[in-house]
Parts: sequence; C-alpha cells; structure tokens
Amino acid sequence: MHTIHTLKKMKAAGEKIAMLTCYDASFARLMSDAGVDVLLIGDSLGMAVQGQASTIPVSVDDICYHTAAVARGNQQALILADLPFGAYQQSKEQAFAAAVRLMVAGAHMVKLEGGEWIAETTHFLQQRGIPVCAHIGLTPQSVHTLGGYKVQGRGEAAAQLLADAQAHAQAGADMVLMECVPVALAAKVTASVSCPTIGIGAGVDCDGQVLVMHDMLGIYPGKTAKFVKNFMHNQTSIQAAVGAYVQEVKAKIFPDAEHSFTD
Ligand SMILES: Nc1nc(=O)c2c([nH]1)NC[C@@H]1CN(c3ccc(C(=O)N[C@@H](CCC(=O)O)C(=O)O)cc3)CN21
Ligand SMILES: CC(C)C(=O)C(=O)O
Ligand SMILES: [Mg+2]
Repeated sequence: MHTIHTLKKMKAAGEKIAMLTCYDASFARLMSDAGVDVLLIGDSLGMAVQGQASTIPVSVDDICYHTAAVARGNQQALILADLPFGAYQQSKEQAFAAAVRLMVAGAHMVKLEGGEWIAETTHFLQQRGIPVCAHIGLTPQSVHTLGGYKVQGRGEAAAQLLADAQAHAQAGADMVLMECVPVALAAKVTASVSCPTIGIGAGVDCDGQVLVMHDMLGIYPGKTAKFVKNFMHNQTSIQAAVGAYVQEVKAKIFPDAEHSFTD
C-alpha cells in the first residue's frame, strides 16, 4: 500500500506521481492495477457524477459513500478524499469532525481548499493523525468569489500563491495541489516545499499530475479546461487509456505546453 512516505520518496527520486479522480470500486480496481499512485475522491463528483452546475452542493455523506466504494476496489493506491464546501471552513474543529468521517470511510489523506488563511486547520488535522493535501491556486469551491474558473497566481499574485504553499508545508501538509497556475510559478513552489506537489493545469514540473477521470476518458459532457487531454484517443479500452495516462505522466510527456498556462 502506498503511504505518505512512498510519495515523499518518489519526489526525492524524481519519479512522477500519477493521480486520477475515482468514484467507484470497479474503477478503483482498474486504476490501481494500471499503476495510478493516488485515487482522489474529488468533489468534482458533483459535476461529473451528479450532474450539478458546480461542486458547491456536494456533502460529506456523498464523499463518504464514494470513498467507501473506492476503498473496497483499491489494491495499493493512496486514497485521498476531498472535504466538500461548508464542511471545514467554519472552524478547525468542524474540519476535524468532517475529516474523521472521511478517514473512517477509507481515506488515507484529506484535501481542503484554501491558502495561508486555512493553514492552521492543516496543522490541527495533521497533529491529530490526519494527513492533509492543501489545494491552492484555482479553488473551485470559491468559484463565486473568484468570478469563474480562471488561472491564478499570474503577475502580482504569484508571491501570495508561493506564501500559501509555504504556509501549508510549514503547518505540516503532506501534499500541495495546484490548479490552474502558470508553469514557472508551479515549478518554483515545487522546488521550495519538501512535500510532493500535484498539478492540474500547473505544468510538467510538479511532482505529479491529476485529472478528472471523465475528462481524460472524453466522456464529460460539459465544457472542459485547456489542461484536459483525452487519453482514449488511439486506445481501444479504458484500461489502455489509464495506462497511457500513467505512462505519459511518468515520462513527463503530459502535460505539454498545449495543456499548460504561462504567466
Ligand atoms: N469534469 C470536471 N473537470 C474538472 O477539472 C473540474 C470539474 N469537473 N469540476 C470542478 C472543477 C472546475 N474546473 C475547471 C473548469 C473550467 C476551467 C477553465 O475552463 N479554465 C479556463 C481558464 C481560462 C483563463 O483564466 O485563462 C481554460 O481555458 O482552461 C478550469 C477548471 C476544474 N474542476
Ligand atoms: C480536480 C481535482 C483536483 C479535484 O479537486 C476534484 O476532482 O474535485
Ligand atoms: Mg475538488
């Protein structure tokens, strides 16, 4: 079974970490057999599975249901589960109670969205036995304050994004995930924190990559972002497409400039 130590050793060795979102037992088995290192039960399930317009309506119950299913199918991947909107922002105590539920359902690590302002929650959870992934840059649960799904950390905003990553790393985060961040800034963050970084629209220099499974299989019916690549192209099975994704992440082929953002 992969642990936080496996991932830290991969960063040190320069071996890229392959992560995909996963919501059920059959895909968990398929993905872990194909060499996916981390399975993320993302709140993107609100959009990809439930057909909602954003991730905002997703509940802790929803994430727990899918986490338990993924845990049953998983072979050796690390299981990461999203804390959904409203379940952790109010207080560190509220975050702990929700995170406990995800861990009991089968998660090995939880992910929360936010910068420096929520690093004290990262510390509170880590101290109490819950590994934390800090999701920074484009944080989809804040879509209404951000005014859309836009690239973050360009120009003047770069310094704050670096400070956000460092605050979480200092607080004890075992992973930092960056979404929609210019390639050069994500590289700088990756070099400046000791924990692994994962990118989605954050360039090839992160320690690993993640995509939503429906996006990389080409079956998401909505508008997809520039960072999305359809790995079913030229493949005849889902197993082969997931295998191609793992191979392209490990070989640093994905993401290329076409699937990345510049400053
Ligand atoms: N299926 C799916 N895939 C995802 O990646 C995803 C979800 N759902 N749901 C939650 C969020 C929403 N996400 C999104 C959605 C759209 C863009 C997007 O279109 N971004 C523009 C950036 C434009 C700019 O600022 O330059 C793009 O062109 O990619 C990015 C992330 C990522 N997450
Ligand atoms: C897109 C990833 C990073 C995520 O948070 C999700 O799937 O919910
Ligand atoms: Mg999410």
